[in-house]
Amino acid sequence: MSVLIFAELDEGKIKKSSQEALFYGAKVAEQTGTSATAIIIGAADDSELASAGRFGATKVLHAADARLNEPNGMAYATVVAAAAQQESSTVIVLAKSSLADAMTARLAGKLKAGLAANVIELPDLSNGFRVKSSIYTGKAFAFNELKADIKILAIRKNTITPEETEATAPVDSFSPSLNDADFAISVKSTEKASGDVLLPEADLVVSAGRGLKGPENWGIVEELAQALHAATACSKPVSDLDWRPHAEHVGQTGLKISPNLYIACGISGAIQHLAGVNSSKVIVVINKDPEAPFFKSADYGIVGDVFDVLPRLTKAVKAL
Ligand SMILES: Cc1cc2nc3c(=O)[nH]c(=O)nc-3n(C[C@H](O)[C@H](O)[C@H](O)COP(=O)(O)OP(=O)(O)OC[C@H]3O[C@@H](n4cnc5c(N)ncnc54)[C@H](O)[C@@H]3O)c2cc1C
Repeated sequence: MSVLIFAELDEGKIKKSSQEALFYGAKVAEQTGTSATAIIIGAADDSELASAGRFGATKVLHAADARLNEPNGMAYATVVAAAAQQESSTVIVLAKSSLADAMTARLAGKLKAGLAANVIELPDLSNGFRVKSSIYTGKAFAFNELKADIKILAIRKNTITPEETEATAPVDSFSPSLNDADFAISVKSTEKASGDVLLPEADLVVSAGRGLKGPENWGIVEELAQALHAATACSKPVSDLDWRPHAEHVGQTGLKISPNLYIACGISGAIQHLAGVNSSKVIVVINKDPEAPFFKSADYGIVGDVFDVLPRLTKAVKAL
């Protein structure tokens, strides 16, 4: 018996959200008196694979078939299902991501498992197996009771803060049989957003809206983001107007993010925008209109002109 954690790679490195999943899985293993095994798919060096141990995995299965170097939800689901069967895993944990979204339902079908998505707390085992998840774009919670023998938990970013140790985990190679049907969908190319800090993974985000007046003014947003080592984001009209790339659009129809800090500059705070950002841990709003709806959702608010406030904030961050 074991808890199995799918640790997703990004350019050969375990993603930060997957480090959280590993730590979460190790905690579930502790709760259930089992061990935590990581399954890692694709090319990565030995030290990176073994580093899953730092977050609590006691063993790593590595599927290195070259066909798996391109992330593929169908084939990856087959690999994780095979690993779960080999390890007799009854709980499977993975961090929510676009790849995980393509895998979870397939995985649940293959293993006849119960699935809870957007999980935000460790399971409550006092009476069955209950997990709390976030629903309706963060406006409500659901308490899911999973009764199937095998349970799949897709955890939301920032559900748990991983603690690292010096431990490394032994790595076993894992080669399940894969057939053509597993590659019925193939990824031909991947276009990645550029920038030092990628938005879906970012802990800190500086976001701006129509209050910036035009794309020529984004320098002050980028300077603050650089000073904080944050990613940049924007409201929908800003990307619709081509002031910023669509990959930066957050909200109901864009990316849903949950960073530790979200700084909204010149964004009104329409409900469709909040739907993508209201699960951020701390929200700071900078708006010249004291009646802007965003202030109702803010932890900290600055009533002021972004063209005055942002350069001063950047200067203060640099001074720190
Ligand atoms: C079906 C649907 C889906 C949608 N999906 C999304 C979505 O995913 N994401 C999204 O963002 N929107 C979405 N929208 C649009 C949404 O309703 C809002 O229209 C949009 O979020 C407003 O963008 P904004 O705040 O940048 O612009 P505005 O509403 O124009 O607000 C600009 C803000 O900047 C402030 N401001 C102006 N000048 C300054 C200054 N110098 N200093 C400081 N503050 C200043 C103003 O006071 C104002 O509050 C959606 C709408 C619909 C109908």
